[in-house]
Amino acid sequence: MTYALELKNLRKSFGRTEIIRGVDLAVNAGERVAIIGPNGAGKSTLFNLISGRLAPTSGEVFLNGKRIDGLKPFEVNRLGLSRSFQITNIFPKLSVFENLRCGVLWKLGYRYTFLRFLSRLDDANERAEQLMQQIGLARKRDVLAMNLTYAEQRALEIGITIAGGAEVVLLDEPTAGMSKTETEHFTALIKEVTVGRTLLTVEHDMGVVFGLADKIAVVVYGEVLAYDTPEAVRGNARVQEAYLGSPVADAQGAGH
Ligand SMILES: Nc1ncnc2c1ncn2[C@@H]1O[C@H](COP(=O)(O)OP(=O)(O)OP(=O)(O)O)[C@@H](O)[C@H]1O
Repeated sequence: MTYALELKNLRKSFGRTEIIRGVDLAVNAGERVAIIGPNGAGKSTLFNLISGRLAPTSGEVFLNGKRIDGLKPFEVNRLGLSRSFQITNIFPKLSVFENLRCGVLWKLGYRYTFLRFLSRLDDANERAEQLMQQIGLARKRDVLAMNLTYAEQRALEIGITIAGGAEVVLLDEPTAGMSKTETEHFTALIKEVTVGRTLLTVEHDMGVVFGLADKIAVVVYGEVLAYDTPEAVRGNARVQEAYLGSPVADAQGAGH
């Protein structure tokens, strides 16, 4: 069976310290997986290893059965994995529509010769319009990205992340810094725009985790302590001991 994403005995050391210590993870196409764990557990490092920002010390990463560890981020992206870099993907002085169109065109740009590229511009406009509706920013079509609210910028960021048609999407703390209402709205939006895609998200807000994820991977000290459905993870004694029942997790809302 081919997984959308598969990590095999992945390891990463910084100097003499091993931060990722033999991670195995297999994600089916169309699944939404939340990666949770205490601060410093290695969640961001794991994302960096998957997206090509870091090369593993050893082990393998497969995207749709194709080995991708050691590839550059743009190469991994071309193979169908897109990662949101929070608001840094946004061009502040371009409008919402133009930002989305850039996301679509970027993908077309490498796929086609210049003449074909020009002939596909109409398609790109249409796709950008669709995305704009999907992320709920149609009313802000011509507003410059820098003039959007923070939550709107995050929605735009997600739109840009999926604009190229990536099948596997990585979102790093998508609801960080949002109010409760914004978070609820945004969780629904992520659910909607990732239908038919595979999602990996690092998330501290347990309301979002349990509302969004089909499976949860609990990472503690660079290892996957549990990888299961939300119900099973919630009932896992080792997880409760190591994370969910901890004062840190309580402070982050794990009990909700
Ligand atoms: N480039 C690096 N060089 C050295 N150490 C690093 C580097 N990147 C991360 N680390 C260390 O690796 C450990 C894991 O960091 P990482 O950011 O992956 O954790 P995290 O689970 O994402 O934490 P948080 O929830 O706080 O974002 C930390 O101890 C961190 O200091």
